[in-house]
Amino acid sequence: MPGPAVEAAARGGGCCGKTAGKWEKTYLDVLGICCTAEVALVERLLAPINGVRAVTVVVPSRTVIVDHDTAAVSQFHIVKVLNKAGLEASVRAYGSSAGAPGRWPSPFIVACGVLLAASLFAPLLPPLRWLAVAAACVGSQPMLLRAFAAAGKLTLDINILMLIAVAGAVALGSYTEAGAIVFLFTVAEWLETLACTKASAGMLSLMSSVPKTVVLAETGQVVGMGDVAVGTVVAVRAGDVVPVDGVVVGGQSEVDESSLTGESFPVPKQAQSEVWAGTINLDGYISVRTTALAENSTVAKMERLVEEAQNSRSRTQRLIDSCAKHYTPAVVVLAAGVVLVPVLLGAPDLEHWFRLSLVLLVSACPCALVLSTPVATFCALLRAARMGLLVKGGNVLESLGEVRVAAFDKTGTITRGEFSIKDFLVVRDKVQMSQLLYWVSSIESKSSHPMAAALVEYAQSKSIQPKPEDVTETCIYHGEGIYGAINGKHIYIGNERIMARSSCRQQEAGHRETDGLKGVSVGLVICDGDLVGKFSLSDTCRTGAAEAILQLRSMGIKSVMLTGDSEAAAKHAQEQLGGVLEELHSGLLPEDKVRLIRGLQARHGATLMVGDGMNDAPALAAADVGVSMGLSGSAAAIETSHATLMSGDVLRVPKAVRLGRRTRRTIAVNVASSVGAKAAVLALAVAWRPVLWVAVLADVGTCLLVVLHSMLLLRDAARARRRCGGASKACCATACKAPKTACCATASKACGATTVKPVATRPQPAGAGKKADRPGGDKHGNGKDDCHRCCHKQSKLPEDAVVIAIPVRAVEHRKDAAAHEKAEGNAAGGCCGGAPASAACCAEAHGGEDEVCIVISARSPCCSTARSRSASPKDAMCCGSGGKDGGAISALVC
Ligand SMILES: Nc1ncnc2c1ncn2[C@@H]1O[C@H](COP(=O)(O)OP(=O)(O)OP(=O)(O)O)[C@@H](O)[C@H]1O
Ligand SMILES: [Zn+2]
Repeated sequence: MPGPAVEAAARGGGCCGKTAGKWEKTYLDVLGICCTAEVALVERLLAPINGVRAVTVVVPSRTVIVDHDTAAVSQFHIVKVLNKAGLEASVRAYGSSAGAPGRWPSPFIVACGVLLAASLFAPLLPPLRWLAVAAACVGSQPMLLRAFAAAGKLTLDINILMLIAVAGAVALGSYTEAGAIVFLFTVAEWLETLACTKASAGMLSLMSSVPKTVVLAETGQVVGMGDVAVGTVVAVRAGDVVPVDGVVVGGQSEVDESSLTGESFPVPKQAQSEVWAGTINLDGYISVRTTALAENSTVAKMERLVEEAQNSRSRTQRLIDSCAKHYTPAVVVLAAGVVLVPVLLGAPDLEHWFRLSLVLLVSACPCALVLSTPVATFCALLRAARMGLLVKGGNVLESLGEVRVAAFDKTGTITRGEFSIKDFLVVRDKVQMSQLLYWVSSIESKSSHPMAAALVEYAQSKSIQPKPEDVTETCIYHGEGIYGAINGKHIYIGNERIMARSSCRQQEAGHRETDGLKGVSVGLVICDGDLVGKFSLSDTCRTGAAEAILQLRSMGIKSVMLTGDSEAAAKHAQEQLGGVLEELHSGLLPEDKVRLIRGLQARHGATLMVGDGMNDAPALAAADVGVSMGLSGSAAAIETSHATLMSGDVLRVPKAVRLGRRTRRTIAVNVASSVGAKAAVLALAVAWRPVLWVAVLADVGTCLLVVLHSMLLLRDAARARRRCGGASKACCATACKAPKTACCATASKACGATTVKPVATRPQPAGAGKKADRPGGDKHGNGKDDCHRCCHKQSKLPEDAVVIAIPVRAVEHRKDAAAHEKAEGNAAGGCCGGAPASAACCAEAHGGEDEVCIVISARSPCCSTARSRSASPKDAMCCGSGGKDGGAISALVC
């Protein structure tokens, strides 16, 4: 995370209000944090400082977040306090990865290892055994500092326990063992830090760094993020990160929203499109009117959520923490007893008891056990976030793994929520069509319901401009429709329920009135108690929906539909899905949805609810796991849900459940192995002989194992991403074989190529439909379409195709190609349509040079010709879309 605190510090830099006191959050990388013992230490060190309001310690990422008054206490003071205790703290630099601990072990560890190795030759030269003591002394330097600090704060931590063990070993004359303990402990700690750093580096890359300054569109002036008010128009050049949430007011471009949605294909933006801070403007200049302050941007909210998620402890974690609290003191008391009792009784083999006591002491640190849950949760949250699922806490992940039944809302979840009007009729010529459209569109402009958008668009297509300013009164009836007063008329628009509300005179006859309409969802318009219009709409299912439900079924999870829409619409959707849903419930009010969720919970157990609308918010809250859909889903749904899917890809629902299950398994294995290791060491010590270094190895070894095992959750994600989740296989297969040349952002990123290359598509023509830019929009919700976006000719691309980008000037027929491009009115974009200047693919595009992308495939005969360099125009396809002909080959290369 680029640390909002750092951002805040940057903002603070320009203002002089510092003396007035300003609360800021500072992110610190504290490498000395090993387990809960250090958490207490850090809190005891920082909490008493004047000006510190809150201290949060995130163990897995070794991060300390300090909320402090910059006037009363500086970042540097905080760092100093922590470093005095040997905690190796540093302020997280903007955009840097969490506390780079250095790839190499510290000189202390190296010296310790060398000395210890030399001491192993003691049988040949007895004085060499002293080198082992030297090794222990050198290696324990960093531990000493921390142990002192902990002792000063009356905290018993692992460093103290280890030092006692070392001293005990020296006292017993087992010098090599003393050296070995120190060496094992420090090496394991270093490895653990390396692992954790890797995990938290992922956290940082998750939130792409939002710029600290913006360029004002009008004046070109550069101002700090903090000074940007809502409504300011800022300039975003090609290749820049969008600095604010806002609406495009000028220009057009394609934006990579992968930092928010996890889907790395560009989304076309034109006037009126929404853009979000942290996304990358791939090509073209756009001006954006801000709709939120920097601290309220979606990415900032995401950061806060992830931060909170790390802090919110899951049930398992709370249980373990409360056990651990009693475990350490109990074992320490036991260890003391094991020494004292034999001494008092005058037992013969005192050394044995002393050793046993030391083994017990070393085992007193419940490190691995305490780490077993948070590290796994951390990695799982990170993986979830990378796939565009924002989970609000570890317990949500655990609940996800327990889900037995999934309830889906229809509109906007199973279907795209993008209605098209099938019929729009005036009833018995009571009013003029233009009048009706004017009323309906003006009133619907006030609603965020998906049907409203379709109605407004329909009116516009009939050259009727909605005038929301003419609407004097509105009221939204969830599950029914909308009421509005316009030009003195009282108008109700909605389903049959609204008829009753409007005391419509044709109530009885109403049913017949709606017959004969083509669409599946029927709407009525009632003016002053008289049915004046009716319309029908239809919506299509998201492409991944059926597959998602089938996947859930294969996992033993039943899927049901809960919709506010009509029975006909519910059945229509079920038909489109091939009948995969097990239950359909239609015509529901928000409270009905809650009742049904409660019923499902009672009948089947843990229930998952996926929804998007305001009408789903109560049901989302009532479910064990409520997942809201999409960035542009209703704010209420996002607020009340337990997790938010940042894109419209429903296939991520089963993925999320799988992740939840894996997290639970990982935690179970972690707990079992950490408890098992301790038990084995103690059993070995009691039954056979107490060996100190084995106890230390078991302690630090299981810690390391727990961390590495948890990180498998991340690694699989990486592998899955390389495979592009299977969803866009064809497209990625294309690119993965040639990561260096792939002309496709999706592919080059997913394949781990170093440069993100633009997708070879052209920005959509203006007015191509507002919905297309929704992250969950129709074109982007599913694998097939991903590919479609990725390479326009995907469907014609053979699986093994290789995409090569060549500047046109290197191509013989450059002029033809350029002329072709120009003819299509895309002089700047070149073949690659909208490529950022920075990207290799269209490096030349902005220099006025065009570029073409060639697709070569071994399988298709023409492509093998292409390989032999005697390709005819047919053999190679340009990735650029052909504008008007929607994805046709726009430039051909010989
Ligand atoms: N703004 C509106 N304009 C016209 N009809 C509306 C409007 N809002 C709601 N309705 C009517 O009320 C019905 C129920 O709406 P509601 O928002 O509860 O569910 P939905 O969004 O259609 O479906 P789902 O519950 O699957 O999301 C809609 O099907 C529609 O007929
Ligand atoms: Zn520990």
